[in-house]
Amino acid sequence: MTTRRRFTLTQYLIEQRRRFPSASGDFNALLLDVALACKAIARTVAFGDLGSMLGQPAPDVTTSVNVQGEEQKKLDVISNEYFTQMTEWGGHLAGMASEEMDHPYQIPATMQRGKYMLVFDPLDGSSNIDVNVTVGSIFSVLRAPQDVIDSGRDVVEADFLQPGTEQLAAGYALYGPTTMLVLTVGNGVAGFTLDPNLGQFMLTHPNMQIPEDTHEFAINASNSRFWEAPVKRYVDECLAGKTGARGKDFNMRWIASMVAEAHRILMRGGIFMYPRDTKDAAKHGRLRLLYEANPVGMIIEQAGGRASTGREPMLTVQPTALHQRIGLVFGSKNEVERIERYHREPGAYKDDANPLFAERSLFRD
Ligand SMILES: O=P(O)(O)OC[C@H]1O[C@](O)(COP(=O)(O)O)[C@@H](O)[C@@H]1O
Ligand SMILES: [Mg+2]
Ligand SMILES: [Mg+2]
Repeated sequence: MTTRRRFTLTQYLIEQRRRFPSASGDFNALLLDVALACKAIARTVAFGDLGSMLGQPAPDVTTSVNVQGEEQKKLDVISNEYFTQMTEWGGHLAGMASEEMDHPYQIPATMQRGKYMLVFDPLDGSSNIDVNVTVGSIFSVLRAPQDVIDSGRDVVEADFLQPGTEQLAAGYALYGPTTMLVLTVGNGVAGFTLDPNLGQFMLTHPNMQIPEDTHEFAINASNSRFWEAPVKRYVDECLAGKTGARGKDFNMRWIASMVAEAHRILMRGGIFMYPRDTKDAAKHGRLRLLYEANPVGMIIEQAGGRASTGREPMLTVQPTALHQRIGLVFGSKNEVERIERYHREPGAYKDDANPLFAERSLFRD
């Protein structure tokens, strides 16, 4: 009997490092620390309410409100702690930033500081915890500015304001029926499944690729009255199906965990939209640029898909704030390019005042 050779995450990272013979190993060590944090979160998530019976905190209890005015579940806070505690000690990081922390996190002075910065959403889709639906963690690795590396000074917000093109690695963990880690170090995308017996992430999805075309879209349709005309046009055409401009039927999905939607799209194609809208004039979208849109954007593009604001490629956006929100469209390349085209020609399908739209829109006010 022959056993099929399986790579662990560690072996995959060693293999990737061969491309950089002078690499110190810090980068790989950091990613393994992140993977350890994800395993710890996966275990806490899997215990669910049983955890509290066994003396652990109940994951669905709301504790406080974060900098963005959103309620923090206990599991948001616990996951944030797993990330900081399991990555701060290794000497690889100059600092961190997270959805759940108002300001950059400083590596304690008693610990060695390194050359990378970790940015993360410790638990994405946390409103789904109470209903036992897939959640995940999203992370991005940046290089610290040279003066931070040289001086070992505290990191400040401005150090993190790097466009997505500067990301050295990005990934997400998925806490669903199986626990998975999906990772790019800038050389394609690989997916690993957690073997609970070994406690190891095993390479199960090498070289993930997104089909260029799709008939599946994901958007929170309850926001339709706030959408801009190009998005209304796109969704309306999808809904019109075979009888409309697209000449084919579409299917719709909405999990309310962006990380789970990203995974579905990586596995079988599709398009996800949380576009800029007019719901709240103070917010240019729902999702966060540095720890949601950019890492997912890098993964999607490394898998042959496309990520965009609708107006410009996501990864070229110059961030202006740590917790900046942005309109996000990603997925199968041809569909994202179509939406970008609709943004360039808004006059072709104005808004609700446009008689054509008003007649055909299923989401009309
Ligand atoms: O369905 P809604 O309420 O529009 O929002 C869902 C979106 O909010 C998010 O859950 C935001 O992430 P957090 O749980 O990290 O705040 C996304 O994953 C998801 O796409
Ligand atoms: Mg999130
Ligand atoms: Mg979150």
